[in-house]
Amino acid sequence: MVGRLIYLIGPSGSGKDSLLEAARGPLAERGCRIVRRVITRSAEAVGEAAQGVSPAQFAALQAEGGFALSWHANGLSYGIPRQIDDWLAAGDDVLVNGSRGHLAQTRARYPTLLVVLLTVDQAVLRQRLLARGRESVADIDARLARNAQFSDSLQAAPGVFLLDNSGPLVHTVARLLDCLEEGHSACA
Ligand SMILES: Nc1ncnc2c1ncn2[C@@H]1O[C@H](COP(=O)(O)OP(=O)(O)O)[C@@H](O)[C@H]1O
Ligand SMILES: O=P(O)(O)OC[C@H]1O[C@H](OP(=O)(O)OP(=O)(O)O)[C@H](O)[C@@H]1O
Repeated sequence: MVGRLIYLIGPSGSGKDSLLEAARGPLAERGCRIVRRVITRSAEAVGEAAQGVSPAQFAALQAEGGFALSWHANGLSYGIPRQIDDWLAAGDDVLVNGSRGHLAQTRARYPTLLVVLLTVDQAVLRQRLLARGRESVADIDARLARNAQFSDSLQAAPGVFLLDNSGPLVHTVARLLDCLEEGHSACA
């Protein structure tokens, strides 16, 4: 692989989708692609520009080797189209909205990946999820509960760049771009 896989992870509501959208233009200028995920979430649901598919369609895509990466979380299935391997081979960087739970498997397949962990003050997180209004309160509580299994171990893990999004999004975008510009060693 010639390009770098940039694996953006963080709690639900930490701002991954917002950051991707805000950084889309500057990332494109730097030759970094953002992959469109395939998700078994209805196309009408508020959220990122993902391709919504039925569980049966997802299974068919998976069976034909359509995904470079895939995982199940929050009652949904997520797939990263195998097209990213062509982009990486052509020398493009590729940014993926990833899963903390799938990090080990992703690292095994892409050993040189750059992990960017988006963090946000816990007090602000629930408030942002409620304001987003995409999930029910029960689903939001389930997502917050899921964080407990990741936060401490991930924040202390080597090779993980911590990117705080508790402040204005514009600052987070600038810090992400700095990190990518400086290269992997500076970010780790
Ligand atoms: N830096 C920020 N300041 C204020 N609100 C933010 C910020 N980043 C994201 N948000 C808001 O928080 C909510 C969750 O963000 P989102 O990008 O959907 O998170 P994720 O994709 O990680 O679940 C959205 O309503 C978004 O507008
Ligand atoms: O293993 P985890 O780190 O908990 O991640 C599980 C999934 O949840 C997030 O997606 P989704 O877009 O459904 O949720 P979000 O927008 O609320 O983050 C994330 O991008 C993963 O696909």
